[in-house]
Amino acid sequence: MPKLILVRHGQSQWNLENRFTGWWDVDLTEQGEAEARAAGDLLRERGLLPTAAFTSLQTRAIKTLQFALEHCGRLWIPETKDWRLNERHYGGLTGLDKQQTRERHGDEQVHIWRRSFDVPPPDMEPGSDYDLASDPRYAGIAVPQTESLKLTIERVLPYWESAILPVLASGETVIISAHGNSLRALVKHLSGISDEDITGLEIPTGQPIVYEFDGAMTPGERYYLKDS
Ligand SMILES: O=C(O)[C@@H](CO)OP(=O)(O)O
Repeated sequence: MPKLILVRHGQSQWNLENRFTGWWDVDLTEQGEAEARAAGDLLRERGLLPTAAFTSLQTRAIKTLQFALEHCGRLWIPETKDWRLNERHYGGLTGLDKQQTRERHGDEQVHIWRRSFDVPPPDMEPGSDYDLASDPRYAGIAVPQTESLKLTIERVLPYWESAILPVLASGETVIISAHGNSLRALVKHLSGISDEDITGLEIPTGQPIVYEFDGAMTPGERYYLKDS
């Protein structure tokens, strides 16, 4: 039966610094690299070996995928990168310190921006330090000015349906290396989580999550590979 592995990238420099990141392209920390290698070791130990890979256009997810594949002996498998697996765009909060933003706007407002289903953070000002509109990797793509989880779902799910699901349905073992909120979008869909309950779902870095699909491509319960 087809199996899907989801991995959130290992700790990034801005996870460590507690800054809103979104589409900004920060690298993994040494701890993040170690988490990615450990994810690959776990895949190898459990004999869950990916045959096709998908990731975002962001360094932290791409490098996590590479470290994990290297550690399970699968660097050679086909790998597709797409912006639709990027982290949700953090708009005008990008680059700000999360704690300072709480002190300025209050815990409740920051929680709404971070975890509500459909309230996006304020827009990013065009031409601001973190504006990626002229980044060559996004040529031809309308880079958002901000995204809620709902808006993130609106680009993750069509990509899931059109690009990833057919590969999975053909019998491949698929690994997706992505981000906290692009993976929350996918898990919400696959596990049928309500708009209310999704606010409570956190996805840890570097911990492979597995779904096994039946013949009708209905996913079973998700589980953490370390617990299996
Ligand atoms: O900063 C971000 O882009 C994300 C993921 O690290 O943070 P949050 O936990 O607020 O979704």
